[in-house]
Amino acid sequence: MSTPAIDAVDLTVRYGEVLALDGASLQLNPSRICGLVGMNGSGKSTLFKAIMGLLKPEAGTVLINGGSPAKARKAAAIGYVPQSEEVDWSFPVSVHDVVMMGRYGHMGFTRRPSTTDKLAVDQALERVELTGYAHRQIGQLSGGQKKRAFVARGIAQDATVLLLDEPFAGVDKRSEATITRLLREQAAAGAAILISTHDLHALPDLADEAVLLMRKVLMHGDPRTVLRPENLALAFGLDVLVRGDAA
Ligand SMILES: Nc1ncnc2c1ncn2[C@@H]1O[C@H](COP(=O)(O)OP(=O)(O)OP(=O)(O)O)[C@@H](O)[C@H]1O
Repeated sequence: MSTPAIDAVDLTVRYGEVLALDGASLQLNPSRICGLVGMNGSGKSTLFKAIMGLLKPEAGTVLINGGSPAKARKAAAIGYVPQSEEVDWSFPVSVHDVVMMGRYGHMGFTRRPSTTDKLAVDQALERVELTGYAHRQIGQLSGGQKKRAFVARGIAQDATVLLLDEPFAGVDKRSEATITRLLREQAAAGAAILISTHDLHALPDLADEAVLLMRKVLMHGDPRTVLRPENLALAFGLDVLVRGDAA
């Protein structure tokens, strides 16, 4: 058996009185795309933060490629595409700067980009079709372009684990198709990719496996099985059967 890229075991996370994760376990192997599905407040973002080692769980362990999340972050092995609400879009950085941030872990203390760093950024911008927007301030892009810029950061970083928190929210069809194609290419090159999404219809085409989260992992398997109405009802209640999509 190969070492899982993500190996999270029995994670419990509390914010004061709020129990956000209650013994959640998730393993994901290299070259796999996994969709993370759960209602608002089910703990998806918390799980991402625990996997990245940005919050310390009350109980449980996380290994990334067999080592600690801190070690993986130091080695620039974890790429993260945050929810739009988590980003300060007024920050005075260009699209090029944002993508270059993906290379910081590969640079020395001086943070002076090498020819390799510059090439990686140019190639990533080209792959997300944002070359012509490289010098725009990041906030001056459309919703879909902003997401593509952050996906480019993960690509430039050459991360072996990519975490994307709702990358398709507020995104146009073209950006969605571009991002989906790029994620498939990154997975084919060996990356393990975990994507939280409310777009259940697109999931079977996007992901190799799916996880239903409700503070703990209720189910993990083939997306078509996990997304069966009777299983979704476990995570979302009966509403989802009527509306056909997740809130
Ligand atoms: N910093 C915080 N302080 C207190 N409670 C928090 C904090 N962050 C999250 N929570 C609570 O923890 C629970 C899980 O939140 P989390 O953001 O992980 O859910 P989510 O599944 O990502 O939700 P959404 O789909 O709305 O993004 C929620 O009840 C939320 O209100």
